[in-house]
Amino acid sequence: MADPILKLDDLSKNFGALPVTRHVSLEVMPGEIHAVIGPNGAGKTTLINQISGVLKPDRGRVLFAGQDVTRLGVAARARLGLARIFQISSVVAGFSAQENVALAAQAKAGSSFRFLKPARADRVIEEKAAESLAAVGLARRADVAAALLSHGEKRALELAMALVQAPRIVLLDEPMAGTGKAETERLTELLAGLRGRLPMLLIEHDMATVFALADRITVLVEGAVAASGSPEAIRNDPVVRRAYLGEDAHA
Ligand SMILES: Nc1ncnc2c1ncn2[C@@H]1O[C@H](COP(=O)(O)OP(=O)(O)OP(=O)(O)O)[C@@H](O)[C@H]1O
Repeated sequence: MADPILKLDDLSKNFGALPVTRHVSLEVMPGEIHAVIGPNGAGKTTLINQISGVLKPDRGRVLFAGQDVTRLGVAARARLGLARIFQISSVVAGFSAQENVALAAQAKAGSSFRFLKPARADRVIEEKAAESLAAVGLARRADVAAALLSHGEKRALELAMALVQAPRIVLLDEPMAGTGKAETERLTELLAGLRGRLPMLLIEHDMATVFALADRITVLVEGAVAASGSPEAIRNDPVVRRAYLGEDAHA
């Protein structure tokens, strides 16, 4: 069996006397979409902050592609290919969609194009940006200023900005927050189209999205893993239904 791309090993974190992450262990396999769900205050954001490097755990380890990254900061983890999107937008409103993606490509490329002539390097970046925009269905909106894109299109743009940097995993922090029904469906389809190619760790309150996308679901309750398994197993888990989905849940 393949090695996990991301592995959390006995992660624990307290805020003062309050334990917010309790001995959390989970794995994301290559190509897998792994959703983490749980009621408000369950510790999902705190967990994702420890994965991206914003917060350091009190104990336990974060392993990324086999490497212990527990002590690395956000930038170092991002350089290794750990991308986090949707919580903090890095879109420049006055730039076109294409320019935003080109900027992201350039940031990632850094000095790696230094052997190319500048004009050639620019062309490579423009090509990569156009490919990423096409991958999220924004090819025809390439020249539109980001400020003029719809909310859903902005989300797609942020995804394109992540994709152009060729991440090895994407952490999706409530991608559907603030999006309408039609946009949620379109974004869900977009993410489903990446299934198998790009592993994702998804935190999301919208259960329709979670059950449409996830290969595996981990349920956090009061900072601890209450259950983990296939969507089918989670849907039918009596403990989960009581603690989180609600007995009458039809998700
Ligand atoms: N910086 C902080 N200092 C102290 N307590 C915090 C801090 N951040 C979060 N908490 C507490 O930690 C617990 C977990 O919060 P967290 O935001 O991780 O939960 P969540 O599952 O993401 O919630 P939601 O679904 O509402 O976004 C909550 O009780 C919250 O009040």
